[in-house]
Amino acid sequence: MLSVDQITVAQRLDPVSFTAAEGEVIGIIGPNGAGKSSLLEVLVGSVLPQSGQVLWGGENIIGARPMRRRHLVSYIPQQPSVFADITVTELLYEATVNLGWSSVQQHDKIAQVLREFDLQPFASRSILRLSGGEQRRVHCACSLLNQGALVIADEPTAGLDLYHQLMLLELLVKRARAGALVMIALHDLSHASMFCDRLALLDRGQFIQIGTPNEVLTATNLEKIYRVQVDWFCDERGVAMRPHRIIDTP
Ligand SMILES: Nc1ncnc2c1ncn2[C@@H]1O[C@H](COP(=O)(O)OP(=O)(O)OP(=O)(O)O)[C@@H](O)[C@H]1O
Repeated sequence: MLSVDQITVAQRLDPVSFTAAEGEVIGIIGPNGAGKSSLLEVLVGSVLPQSGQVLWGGENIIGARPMRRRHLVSYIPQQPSVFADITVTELLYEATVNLGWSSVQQHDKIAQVLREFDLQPFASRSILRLSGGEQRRVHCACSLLNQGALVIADEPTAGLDLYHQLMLLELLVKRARAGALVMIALHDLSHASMFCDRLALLDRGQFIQIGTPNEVLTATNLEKIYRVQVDWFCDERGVAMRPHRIIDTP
């Protein structure tokens, strides 16, 4: 169980509190500057809150040692790190350092993520000779390799084509169903409604609401917070939305 209790970050996040359980996929949504990354950065320990605590299974993880975090949290940041001129496989090996795995485990897990992220054709290629979306997939593969029980993904689908967006989101849901707690910041509200069990809506550093997609993606919230009106289309193939910008009249 994750318990976020009265977390504040100066000028970025007003007191935020919620709980979430293993097995859930929580979408963090809200407009630009709402505080989504700030919240996720507190959870992964890269931003220290002014007040509040974050308990994971009763342990306050704000002060957790880097190695403890490395085992506990899988983190896909919004800005991918800059890569050196090494191959995809070498980079994946680097991501397993200090995880305490045997060489057989390393080999098996790397083979698994190469398959999961459609990266086999690039395994021996320098990361610098991949497209932006291919690099993003490598980055996601590295981030998820440690199989953390808490998975934090900040706009992980940015830059991916539609096939690989769905592939990644399905993989994150699979991680949740296998027992992880998955928290994903998303701008695509159709994806948020399709893949997330609950959505946490933020606006200007304030926590507006947490609930099921139906409870949160109301016409009122979309108009007030996102300044859009949305037509929803739902059938057996999935969910799609057609948004219209609300034009302010002078
Ligand atoms: N390093 C920082 N120092 C101070 N303020 C910051 C910093 N990073 C972001 N902010 C501010 O904090 C607020 C929340 O930013 P944050 O990046 O959390 O928003 P977000 O919801 O992730 O936005 P986006 O959808 O644009 O990625 C914004 O007003 C932003 O300008």
